[in-house]
Amino acid sequence: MTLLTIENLDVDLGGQPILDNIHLTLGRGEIVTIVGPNGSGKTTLLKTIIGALSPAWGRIRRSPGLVMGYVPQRLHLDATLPMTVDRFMRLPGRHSRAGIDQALESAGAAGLGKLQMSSLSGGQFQRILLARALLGSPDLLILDEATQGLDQQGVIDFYHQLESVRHELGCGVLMVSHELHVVMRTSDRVVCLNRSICCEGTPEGVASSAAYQTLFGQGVPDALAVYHHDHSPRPTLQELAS
Ligand SMILES: Nc1ncnc2c1ncn2[C@@H]1O[C@H](COP(=O)(O)OP(=O)(O)OP(=O)(O)O)[C@@H](O)[C@H]1O
Repeated sequence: MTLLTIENLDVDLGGQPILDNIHLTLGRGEIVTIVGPNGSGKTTLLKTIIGALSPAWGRIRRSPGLVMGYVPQRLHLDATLPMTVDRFMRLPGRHSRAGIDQALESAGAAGLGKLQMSSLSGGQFQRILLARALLGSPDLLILDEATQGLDQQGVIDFYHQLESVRHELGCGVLMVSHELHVVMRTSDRVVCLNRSICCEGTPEGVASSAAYQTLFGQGVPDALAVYHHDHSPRPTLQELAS
């Protein structure tokens, strides 16, 4: 089932063209990752999809009643502000205790509810943001560099959590990431964006395309050669390094 169809999308910001002629579809159960250099328009595309920015041209069709969950690139909370995880999870309102517990569990954050937000590790914090985006059981989960600042094992663990969320909810996942090697292992489809889409397809297809290698170099096909996509068990850092 198609969740999202983007046709001929142009977006301008501050009078400048930022995105040019974007076409993209995303179906239920798919993990699609957008990669691209800094300033290539990735965040702009996500913000346009969630409706925070308006297209200059083209259209975005969302399946009727589509529920989206969004994990932003950054969220700064004042470290001096006392706020437990449970209270943070209640801020969007309308969600039952059972719904909050379910979201925390799905995000791999069960048992963190009584902790202060300011005491969380980077990986725990990102899981809480993921849990918050899962409130309301989204059909489409959208993440903007959700693993920024995590160490390599934290990144790997977070992506495996996403795979489990996709499996559990059957939702589509659209994310932006700079973690090219992990992206290439965990995505069903990769979209390479540089203001327009320069290539798109399976991780293997994109990694070996001339457009991708011009932007990112040729290291990723080597990484793919030593990794075979498997949902379990999780690869460890040692296995990845061997
Ligand atoms: N409000 C704005 N007004 C004008 N230009 C903007 C605005 N927001 C972003 N831009 C410009 O749009 C371009 C794309 O920005 P965007 O944040 O979408 O890129 P990105 O690919 O997500 O970058 P990064 O990887 O660094 O996060 C950049 O050149 C940025 O300076």
